[in-house]
Amino acid sequence: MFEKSIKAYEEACEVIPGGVDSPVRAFKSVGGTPPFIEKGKGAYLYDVDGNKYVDFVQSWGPLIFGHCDKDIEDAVIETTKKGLSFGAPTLLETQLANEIVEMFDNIGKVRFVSSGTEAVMSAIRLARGVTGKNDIVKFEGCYHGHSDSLLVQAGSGMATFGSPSSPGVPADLTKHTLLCEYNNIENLKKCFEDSSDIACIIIEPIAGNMGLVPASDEFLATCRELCDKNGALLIFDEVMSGFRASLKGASGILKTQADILTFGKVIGAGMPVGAFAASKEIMSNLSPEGKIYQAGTLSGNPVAMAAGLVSLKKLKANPKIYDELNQKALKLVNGLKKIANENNISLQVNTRGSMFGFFFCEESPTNFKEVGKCDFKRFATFHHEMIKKGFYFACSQYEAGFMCTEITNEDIEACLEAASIVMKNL
Ligand SMILES: Cc1ncc(COP(=O)(O)O)c(C=O)c1O
Ligand SMILES: N[C@H](C=O)CCC(=O)O
Repeated sequence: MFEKSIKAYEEACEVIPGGVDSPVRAFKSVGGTPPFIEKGKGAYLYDVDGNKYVDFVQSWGPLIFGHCDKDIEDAVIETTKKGLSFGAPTLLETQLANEIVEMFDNIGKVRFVSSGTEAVMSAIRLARGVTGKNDIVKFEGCYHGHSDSLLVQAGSGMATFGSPSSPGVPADLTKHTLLCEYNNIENLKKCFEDSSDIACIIIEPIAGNMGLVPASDEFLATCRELCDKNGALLIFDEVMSGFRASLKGASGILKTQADILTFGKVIGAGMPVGAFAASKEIMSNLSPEGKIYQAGTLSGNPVAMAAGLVSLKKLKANPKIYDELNQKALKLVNGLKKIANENNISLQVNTRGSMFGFFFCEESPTNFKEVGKCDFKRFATFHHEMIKKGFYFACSQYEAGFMCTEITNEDIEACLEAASIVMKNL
């Protein structure tokens, strides 16, 4: 059933390292080889062997309206006809910036880049430039893209491959990255006692790169308090949770607010995009207004802006989408938990808006180490058996899952029916 994909993978491995352009795609965490995708439509993916899957990954988050949404597709086609890139300002950038800025009280300006990695890297440079300090606080299991100073005990693919810090990154470049345990208040306080040179805390307030592990309100309040007391800035990395956890992302459902927000994924609706945003005062330090340099040939690319603009307008026009997506996410994970229990399997589940996660373990993990104790073998078997039955989940327990508007209750019921067969032999 996967012959063409296996052949495609072998051929890809000859010319692309590991056959993939981003390591998590290679299925190393669960074993086997990945299906090669031919096309997507709505809730579904179709591979080169003609297999059809309900897609619970949705390109790792960007496609909240599923594949080939007609409005987004039309906007992309129309914009493409006018030219792919100009390296000069367009109205679309201001329009998308306005859509974002008007939603957040703590944001006055936004700058667009081409990926989440770039957004975070630039946000950190901004924080360092504004505070005049060097150290950054990062949490184990949070993933903020693949820039050098953030590849320290990172989640997502870094965790999957058991190489929490990458060769090729000189120690000199990570010596200013102070590592703390997620949700550990004492550890964080100690970090601020030990360094008076902290420029910022960067955190996924709803971590989605060690499975789905939310930060506690108390922990986030401590992040805020310590930043305020010590002249540091708080960065919420909302590349994944932005416009996913709620219309206003994690910021919309949490009591604590950050100084700088980073975005990606949903704001590009599947096109390569990222953004970082803060108050007008903070953002005025960026070149050409200020001295902190940041740039990009394709930044604010018109096709990506057009896709993001339609996506955000649709979300704003129908904010109840988030409740509906959360209901579907709950139906899925609660259904899985019930089936697991019936088969004497411990399964822990989480949802936040359209994001979800499940762990094969006894207690709900609150940090990276606890996630590491889950039953990865069982997850791998579950994953493979579900793929064979036409349900495409993220290929690692260190990844979150994503609901889209096109996945129906019937799709979820079919998934649970398949899971009830799979879990009998897990
Ligand atoms: C929270 C978070 N930050 C940053 C990134 C990096 O984004 P990108 O892969 O677009 O560079 C990701 C995803 O990869 C992410 O999930
Ligand atoms: N967890 C990552 C992003 O959120 C997965 C995407 C990738 O790195 O390819």
